[in-house]
Amino acid sequence: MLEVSHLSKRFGSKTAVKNVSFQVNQGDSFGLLGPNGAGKSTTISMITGLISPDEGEISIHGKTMRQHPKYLKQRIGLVPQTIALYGMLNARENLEFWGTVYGISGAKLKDNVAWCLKVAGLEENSKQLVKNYSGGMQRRLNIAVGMIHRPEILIMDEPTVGIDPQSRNHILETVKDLNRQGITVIYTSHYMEEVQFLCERLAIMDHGQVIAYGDLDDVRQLAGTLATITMEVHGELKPVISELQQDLTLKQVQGTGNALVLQSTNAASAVSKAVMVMSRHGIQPVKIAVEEPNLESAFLHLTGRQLRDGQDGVSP
Ligand SMILES: Nc1ncnc2c1ncn2[C@@H]1O[C@H](COP(=O)(O)OP(=O)(O)OP(=O)(O)O)[C@@H](O)[C@H]1O
Repeated sequence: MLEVSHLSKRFGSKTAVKNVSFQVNQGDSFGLLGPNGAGKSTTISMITGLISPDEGEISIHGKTMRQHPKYLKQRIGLVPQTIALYGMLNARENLEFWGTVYGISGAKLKDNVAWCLKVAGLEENSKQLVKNYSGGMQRRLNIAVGMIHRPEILIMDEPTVGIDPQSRNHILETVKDLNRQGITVIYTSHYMEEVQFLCERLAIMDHGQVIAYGDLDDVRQLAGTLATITMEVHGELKPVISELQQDLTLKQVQGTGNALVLQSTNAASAVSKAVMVMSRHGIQPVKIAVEEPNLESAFLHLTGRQLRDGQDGVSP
């Protein structure tokens, strides 16, 4: 449906985006994940037609941005990183204003405004001035404004930056719900938890390039398929370790202090085997932690760096 082919963009001597290609299918929830400065916003700006690529092409249903910019812009809704609302207007007036910018009027505008207020959960506050809204309510209205023309594809550029965890969860649920209703979503974030929660397919960007692309499970397993299981125990671990080391399905068996650490492709089976062996030796685990392969470990494996560069981050 949306095809991004070999996009490149330079700002002076800085190459912000280099040879980026990916495809988003109808109904997808597609993640664009990468650290700050990876080139996500520049890519989004080219897809939405705000800036032109130096090289490459964007098309929807086979029609290109160069030849059919209006066709593409009507089918794309953008939720920008920054809040683009008029504080001195209420929610309804903001939506009406942006609707007229898209050339919508009359009954269609009325219907679209009503739908947007419902999606944003702001029907009861629609007459309150936006400057008196909480940060979370403003974010929700910001999303609604991006959908006033009922686009096929909704592109969201880090819509949860700087908001409290409760509002963040509300936004993530709203996005998931919109996708369930059939809207194609492109969601950019540097929070891997958000992309893991929302998206079935994704591209990971770093230094302007796509370094991994495909189904969530495939990308997640780029770092390997081994889950790490840590079992804290009270008791003598040595005989347990020697017995488990005979089991070829366990890739690593070691003791660190009072914890047994295992690596396996099948975490559930590894835990049950270890519990059985422990019980034969008269000990029981007091705490079990399983860490499955995730996007963070995939990014670390591909770049040797942490996705978040040590920044803040509130998990959803
Ligand atoms: N208008 C511009 N002029 C010069 N450099 C720019 C411009 N826009 C972006 N850049 C640079 O291009 C690179 C990619 O920036 P971009 O904003 O696309 O990254 P991002 O992944 O969206 O990061 P963030 O999450 O911080 O927005 C960065 O090094 C940035 O400084």
